[in-house]
Amino acid sequence: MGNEGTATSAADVGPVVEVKNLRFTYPGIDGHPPPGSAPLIDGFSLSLRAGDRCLLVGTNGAGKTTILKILGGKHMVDPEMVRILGRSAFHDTALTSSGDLSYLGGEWRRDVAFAGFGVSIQMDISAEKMIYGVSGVDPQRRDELINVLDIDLSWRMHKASDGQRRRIQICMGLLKPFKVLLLDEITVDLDVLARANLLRYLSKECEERGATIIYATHIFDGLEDWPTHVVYVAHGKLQLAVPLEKVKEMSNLSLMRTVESWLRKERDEDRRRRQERKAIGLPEHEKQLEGTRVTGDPARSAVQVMNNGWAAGRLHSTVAGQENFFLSSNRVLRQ
Ligand SMILES: Nc1ncnc2c1ncn2[C@@H]1O[C@H](COP(=O)(O)OP(=O)(O)OP(=O)(O)O)[C@@H](O)[C@H]1O
Repeated sequence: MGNEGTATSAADVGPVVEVKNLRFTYPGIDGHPPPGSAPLIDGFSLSLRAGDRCLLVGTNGAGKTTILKILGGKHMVDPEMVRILGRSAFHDTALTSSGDLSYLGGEWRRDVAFAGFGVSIQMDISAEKMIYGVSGVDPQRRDELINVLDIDLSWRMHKASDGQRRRIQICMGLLKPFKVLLLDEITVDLDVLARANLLRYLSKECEERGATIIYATHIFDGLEDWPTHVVYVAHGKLQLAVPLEKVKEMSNLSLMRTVESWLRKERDEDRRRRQERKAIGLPEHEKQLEGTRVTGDPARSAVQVMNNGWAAGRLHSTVAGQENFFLSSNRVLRQ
């Protein structure tokens, strides 16, 4: 990640994931961001190299899923803002069709891409048929995944438990040897053993094949030494992007407790800000417009309507130690 050093055994061929000043607003019903809407993601920059395992943390609604979906090419942004393997995630559809870029999360919770169709995960079909239905797969890789996820090929999707179904989905999502994997909390239903085995397998993928993974989760069980980097996002803005060793230098607490302390600090700052707004007669919360945060004078910001995703100012996030940072008023973590 950046020049901070990475735990990769792969040849260093520059950034695999490069996000530069990402700015994004969800479109309204007319396909454009509502007039006066403030970007949901703003000034977000990130650079990851082959072998990096990045843990993406933040409160509910911070923007993690939105960021992962943008990186997965599911929302259009300016091609220069998001480069995956040097290509535009949204515009270069071969990135995902080849399996080089894989996104597991979101809608994927309800169905799974199967032979080119979205197949309901509840239909009467065997695990074997689902998994073997994916063509062009290395049989050895398939066997290893079936083993890692401890899948019984005779399971039938409509009768399987949530966790069993999830294992089949994860297996299918990992069959192609991805170069970049975006995981949006997919382990919720997994038992402790399945989750531990999966995390170990994913580490191996990064160490041996130089794959790059970004994983958004609220579950810290088994994650203490899993990531090589930690990225903290709040209100759509990057707060912190550092190697795990730096996080450990910053705090003696466990990873979960450290992240908890960041989120607590953020919440306290939010509360203080709301009280300040209330004290001067403003509504506690900024006005919402069709799911998009609205700030400032709508008439003035209307010029941004046709400019969805255009670059904002550069964000600098440098953190040397927990005692040295604070959440500034524009929520950028500074030294
Ligand atoms: N399709 C959409 N249209 C408009 N706003 C949306 C849409 N999807 C999400 N949002 C808003 O974007 C913000 C960020 O949502 P997002 O799902 O990215 O957060 P998150 O960090 O993944 O949260 P969680 O931890 O709860 O999964 C939220 O305020 C949400 O209401």
